[in-house]
Amino acid sequence: MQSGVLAVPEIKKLLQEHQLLQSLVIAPKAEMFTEITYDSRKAGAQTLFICKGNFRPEYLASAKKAGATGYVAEQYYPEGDGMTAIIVSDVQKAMALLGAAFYDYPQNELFIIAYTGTKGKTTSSYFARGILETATGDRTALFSTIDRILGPEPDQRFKSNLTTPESLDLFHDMRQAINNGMNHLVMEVSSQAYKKSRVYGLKYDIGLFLNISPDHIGKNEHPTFEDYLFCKEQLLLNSKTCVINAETAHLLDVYQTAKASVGTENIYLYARKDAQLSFDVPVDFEIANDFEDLKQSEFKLSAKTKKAQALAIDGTYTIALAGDYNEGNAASAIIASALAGARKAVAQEALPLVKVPGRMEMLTSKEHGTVYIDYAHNYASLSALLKFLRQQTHAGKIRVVVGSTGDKGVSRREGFGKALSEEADIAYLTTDDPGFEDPMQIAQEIDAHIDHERVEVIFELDRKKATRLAIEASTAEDVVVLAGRGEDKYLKVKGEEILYPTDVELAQEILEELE
Ligand SMILES: CC(=O)N[C@H]1[C@@H](OP(=O)(O)OP(=O)(O)OC[C@H]2O[C@@H](n3ccc(=O)[nH]c3=O)[C@H](O)[C@@H]2O)O[C@H](CO)[C@@H](O)[C@@H]1O[C@H](C)C(=O)N[C@@H](C)C(=O)N[C@H](CCC(=O)O)C(=O)O
Ligand SMILES: Nc1ncnc2c1ncn2[C@@H]1O[C@H](COP(=O)(O)OP(=O)(O)OP(=O)(O)O)[C@@H](O)[C@H]1O
Repeated sequence: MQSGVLAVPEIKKLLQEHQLLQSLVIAPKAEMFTEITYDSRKAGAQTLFICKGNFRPEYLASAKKAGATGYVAEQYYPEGDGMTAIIVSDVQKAMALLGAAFYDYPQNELFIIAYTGTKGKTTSSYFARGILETATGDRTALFSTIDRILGPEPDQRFKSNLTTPESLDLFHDMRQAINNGMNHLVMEVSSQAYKKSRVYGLKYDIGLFLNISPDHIGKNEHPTFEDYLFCKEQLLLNSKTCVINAETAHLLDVYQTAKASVGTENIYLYARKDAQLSFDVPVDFEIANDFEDLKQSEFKLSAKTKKAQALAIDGTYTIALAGDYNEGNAASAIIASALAGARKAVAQEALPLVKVPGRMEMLTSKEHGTVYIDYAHNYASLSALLKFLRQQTHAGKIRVVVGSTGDKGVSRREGFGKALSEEADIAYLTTDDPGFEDPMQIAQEIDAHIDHERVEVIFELDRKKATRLAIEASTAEDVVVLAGRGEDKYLKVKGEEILYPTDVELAQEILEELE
């Protein structure tokens, strides 16, 4: 099948093979499609239109008016009369299969490294791409929460709307990346990607499982933690080689899932030296910290098994990103890149140059301490970040500016309260993407979980003012953390995205005024 063409007999065969086809009505002169889309606004002549999600029948009518000649849906629609009607039992799965076919199976022309985990996907993906960029001579694409990099030119880089794109966009972008000369891809796979079958049928050369902790549970996401874990584990079932952080919660479950997919010779486990694992299993790589400060860290990676030794990546590595958990993120990237053929010296040279927008970005000042801008936006990440800073900050206070998003991730409010109670000295509760909720109500919900004996709480819903209060009050020994937004440029309020200075811009502006 050619890229950019889909014919009804091939569609029929593909959907039947996956037992998805329920009925097929072929309209005259509508047997061949040269476009495929799920958005009526993009439909044109000979388009196959996919009716999915919060679809409305009038979208099908407009697609038909624009020239679409076929549709795929879970039910028949009179608005599509005169079009070829492909009725399936699961439109998301059908869309993934048809997308892969339409773009002529681009996954077969890429070496794919896929990351899942509650925390660290973006950072680790940046590390892996950083190494592979050097190893492959700029021929590594990246699909991350921050951006989609489809080639080496600036106009081949786009801001992401989702961590893992909708399947049609995913296969489209893979094909585009190949057309731009890419032969490797590092991608993040969210649990939602499995829940919504965005990656249905996709196999990865290497699948990495970083960690799991309760998150993304609630309306529009996962009904339970078990469902969240189940979705994340699907990545291992679809990987030829599995790399697992042995310090993850639910290690036994995760490891058994990997074993159901590949032999143990294709499973690599890594952990920090002396880590207490929840299940007794030999670790392939150990990570030992050599040195760390608030700017960078140096660590040793040691192979503990024969198959690990064969990768020849024992050695010392430096990263310019503080946070002990980032050593684990970097180790995962070194192992994955080695499995993709990158040599140790390349990893050692490339890693110190990797920066991740909005993750552990640091601004220093003479009189107002150090300001960290970090995307930490749930208990696991804020707690890991504050614990690390507490170890490093001996004399000073830890001031945290934080809000929690509205309309989703409600459990994060309790998590923030808990993490602040454990390590913060002063919390500035403020606004972060309130959506349709009242930001004061959200702040009060965080406050309800704060231990007031240990933490002073200041309510300031204007994020700029809250940041200013924290930085102004900070002394040279203090640390200010602007948490949760990283380099996000928009504030989501009542269904609108309002352009708003990033936390980095806010901090820079305030520090310039103060110094
Ligand atoms: C619940 C969910 O998965 N929703 C996703 C889904 O929405 P949807 O299918 O209902 O699409 P919709 O945008 O509501 O519109 C319905 C359909 O009508 C079409 N339409 C609409 C208007 C029109 O004029 N004509 C037309 O044809 C749209 O193109 C669409 O196909 O498909 C859309 C793209 O096709 C996504 O943007 C949207 O993600 C929502 C916004 C989202 O933010 N999801 C989050 C929960 C998510 O997936 N997050 C994960 C990270 C979290 C994690 O780590 O688990 C991620 O991967 O990003
Ligand atoms: N391995 C880790 N363990 C715990 N916390 C981490 C880890 N790696 C990063 N973090 C924290 O989580 C934040 C988000 O990191 P990152 O963007 O790499 O994760 P992610 O999995 O892509 O997150 P999300 O799914 O929320 O986009 C970081 O800013 C840092 O505070």
